[in-house]
Amino acid sequence: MTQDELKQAVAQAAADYVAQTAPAGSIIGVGTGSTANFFIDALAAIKDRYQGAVASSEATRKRLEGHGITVFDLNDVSDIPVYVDGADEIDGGLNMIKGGGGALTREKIVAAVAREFVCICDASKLVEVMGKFPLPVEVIPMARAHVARELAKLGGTPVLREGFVTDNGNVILDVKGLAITDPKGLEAQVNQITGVVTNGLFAVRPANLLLLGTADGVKSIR
Ligand SMILES: O=C(CO)[C@H](O)[C@H](O)COP(=O)(O)O
Repeated sequence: MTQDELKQAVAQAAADYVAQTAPAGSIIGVGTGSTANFFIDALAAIKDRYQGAVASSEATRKRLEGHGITVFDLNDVSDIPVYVDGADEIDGGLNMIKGGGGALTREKIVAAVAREFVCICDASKLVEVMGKFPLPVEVIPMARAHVARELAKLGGTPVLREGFVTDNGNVILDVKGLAITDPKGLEAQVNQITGVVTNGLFAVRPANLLLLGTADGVKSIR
C-alpha cells in the first residue's frame, strides 16, 4: 500500500468511528493536513447526519465548505464530541508532535474543546521517543529572536520557517535536536517563553484514540 492509501484507510476508519459514536446533529472537529483532507472527503459522505464542523485552519474550512459542510465559529459551539486530526509524530502514550502544516494553535484550541481526540496516521508516524521531527513553535513576530535564544538554551536549534505566516498572522520556529523524554514538561516549559503562542507538543491533551494505518490494516490503539 502507498502512504496515501494508508492515509485514506485511516481517514475512512475515522469517518466510520464518527458515524458510530458522534450523536446525530452534533458538530465535528476537523484537523488540518493531507490525512485530515482524506477524512474531510470521507466525512462528506455522512454530512447530513451532522449540523456541521469546526475547522482548525482556513485550508480545512475551505475544503469543508467545498463539500457543502457548514463550518461554525468555535465561539458559537460549546460541545464537540470528537476531533479528528493527523500528527507528525506520535508515541505509545498518544502524545504527539503536530504543526507540520503550521496549524498547531488552532488545532490545539479545537482539541481542547473536544471530548475525544482521534489521531489518524500512517505507521511511519509512530515513534518510541519524539523529536526526530522538528518541534514547531508559533511565535509573535516581534519576539522571534528572543524566543529563538530561549529555545537554544533548552538545547534545541530553532529554524525560522521561511516565507510562512500562520492563519493567526504569526511565524513558526521549527526546533531541531530536542530530546523529548518528558513531553508534558517540555510542552509547559516552551509555552512559558514570553512571545510563544503555543508549541506543537500535544501531551497535556494527548489523543484518546489512535487509528494507525499499517500494511496489515488499520489498528486501534488507546
Ligand atoms: O499538525 C498538522 C498540521 O498543522 C498535521 O496534522 C500534521 O502536519 C500531519 O500532516 P499530514 O497528515 O499531512 O502528514
